[in-house]
Amino acid sequence: MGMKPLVAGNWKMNGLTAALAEIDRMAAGFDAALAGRIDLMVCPPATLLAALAARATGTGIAVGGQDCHAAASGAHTGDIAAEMIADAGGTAVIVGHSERRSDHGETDAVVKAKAEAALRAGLTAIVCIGETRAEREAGRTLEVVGGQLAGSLPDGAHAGNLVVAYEPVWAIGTGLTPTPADVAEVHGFLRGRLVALLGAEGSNVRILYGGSVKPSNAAELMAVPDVNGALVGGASLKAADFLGIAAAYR
Ligand SMILES: O=C(CO)COP(=O)(O)O
Repeated sequence: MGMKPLVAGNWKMNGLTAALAEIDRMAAGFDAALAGRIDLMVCPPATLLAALAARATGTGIAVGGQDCHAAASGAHTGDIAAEMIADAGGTAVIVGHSERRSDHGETDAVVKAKAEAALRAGLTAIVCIGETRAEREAGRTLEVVGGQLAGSLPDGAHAGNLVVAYEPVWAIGTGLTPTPADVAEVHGFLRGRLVALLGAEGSNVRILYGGSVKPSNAAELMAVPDVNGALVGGASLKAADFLGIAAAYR
């Protein structure tokens, strides 16, 4: 299929100014051979976005936001617009992360509106979906992620402006991961749904796996069919760990 995998780091609410130096260490390990095989991205907190984007210029490392408002501007205290992320040097934004869905009550309709804002601003939308432990134990995983996908996908999506991230909620920050067979089942299902929803474009949309990805399990997870990269939380904060994950593609 010739699709270039994406390894993206989500720093969540971590990182003060001193963390900017990690981008230099990441850049030092992101050599031409690796850059030829994968895209690498860091999504810092909004306070660091512009500084990190400036520091990443010329390294080949892309920078993204972690959330955006659906509107382009206006009276929305504390929020940031997709246009502001683009203005700060970002090229992508995560929307619908499970922590946004649970901490802020974001519904599929809200996530879809945010993803459409991302496209409006010229950003790539990284749309996150994933089941809870209770939903998995009830055998409802495919039903849940299928519903989230259909409800969250932005109008106007294509392989160049959409990335889907499958992040089982119970695997985030827990050290637990689904088996490769379980990941294959979900990613294969999502691929089929993407083709059904987007036509041929759906076969080229990257589907990332996220949830307790680390250097020791990255190769196994990234080898699963229809896994086109990773969305990494804790292990993206330190260059050595993040590059250790990227090394799954060497
Ligand atoms: O939520 C995640 C990335 O968005 C995954 O977080 P961890 O890698 O810390 O489990």
